[in-house]
Amino acid sequence: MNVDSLDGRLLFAIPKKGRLYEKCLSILAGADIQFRRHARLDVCLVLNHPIALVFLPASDIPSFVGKGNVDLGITGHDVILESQMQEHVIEELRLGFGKCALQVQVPEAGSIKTVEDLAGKRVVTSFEVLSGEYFGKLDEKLQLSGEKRTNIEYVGGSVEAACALGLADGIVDLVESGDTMRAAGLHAIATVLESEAVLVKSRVPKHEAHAGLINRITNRIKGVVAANKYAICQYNVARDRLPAVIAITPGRRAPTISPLEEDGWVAVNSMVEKKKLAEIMDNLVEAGAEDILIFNLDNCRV
Ligand SMILES: Nc1ncnc2c1ncn2[C@@H]1O[C@H](COP(=O)(O)OP(=O)(O)OP(=O)(O)O)[C@@H](O)[C@H]1O
Ligand SMILES: O=P(O)(O)OC[C@H]1O[C@H](OP(=O)(O)OP(=O)(O)O)[C@H](O)[C@@H]1O
Repeated sequence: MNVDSLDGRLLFAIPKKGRLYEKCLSILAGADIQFRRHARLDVCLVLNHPIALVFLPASDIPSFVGKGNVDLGITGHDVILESQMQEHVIEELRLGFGKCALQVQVPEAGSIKTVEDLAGKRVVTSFEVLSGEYFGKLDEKLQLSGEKRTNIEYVGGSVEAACALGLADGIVDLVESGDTMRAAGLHAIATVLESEAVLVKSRVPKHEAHAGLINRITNRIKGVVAANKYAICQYNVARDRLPAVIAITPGRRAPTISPLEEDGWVAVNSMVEKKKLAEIMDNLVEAGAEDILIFNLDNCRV
């Protein structure tokens, strides 16, 4: 591809692999950003917008966006803080995936039970900035100085193996299900940070002309994220039960209520959060709702 063909295009950075990659592809599809990625090429032109996608390691995206080399990006909140780019990027939208926590972990069977026990010992991590800040404060609180301070060592991957290999007394690593941590015989004793994937834009955009397109793409992605988060709940209920059921499904603005052919009955349509669905359905049944149906959204603008 000719580099000139990027001229005037909005550059949008997407993680090239790893945990966020697949979800990013489905966000792009939901926002109707069409592209064909040729094997091994990390830059590709979008077919139906003046945009080029740049596939980069998730951890490099904050500084590319922060320095204005690319206009928009998707990455983890954790790596924005780790690369100290929070002052240079605007976290425009939480994306509802890539949820995980950066946690301090130690061997389950060992003698270290708290972060205070671990302070002053050896900690291995891929998040040396965040871990350094965390243990720096703890060292200060415990008045550990000089040689006595916690020794933070960087490794690029397989952090969970460090304790078993005798390299560390504890680690700081991401946890989602906890499977990796448990398989390594570790358990968490503190949380440094909660994270999820975010859409970021530069605080100092390179081309003002892109502002409109950035807004349009942001709104489309907002719609896709909302469609993943909400479902439509529809049910029938006797009119005199309406106050009770509306309290359960108030909707985002208000529920839609339509008359049924049967006297004294109405149909209710309301947006509900997917993660609360089971509880909402239980409560609706108790309040007298019948024929409860749940519909997934393909897309929406709210
Ligand atoms: N287990 C997880 N569950 C959810 N999100 C995660 C998990 N691990 C990492 N993430 C998120 O995804 C981002 C990228 O992590 P990932 O491990 O996929 O990156 P990578 O190191 O670039 O990829 P790879 O591990 O394939 O080399 C992290 O910064 C974090 O925000
Ligand atoms: O709590 P869990 O659900 O087990 O997830 C946690 C694991 O996920 C991440 O690594 P990933 O599997 O993405 O691979 P990596 O070690 O190559 O980064 C993270 O570094 C942990 O090792």
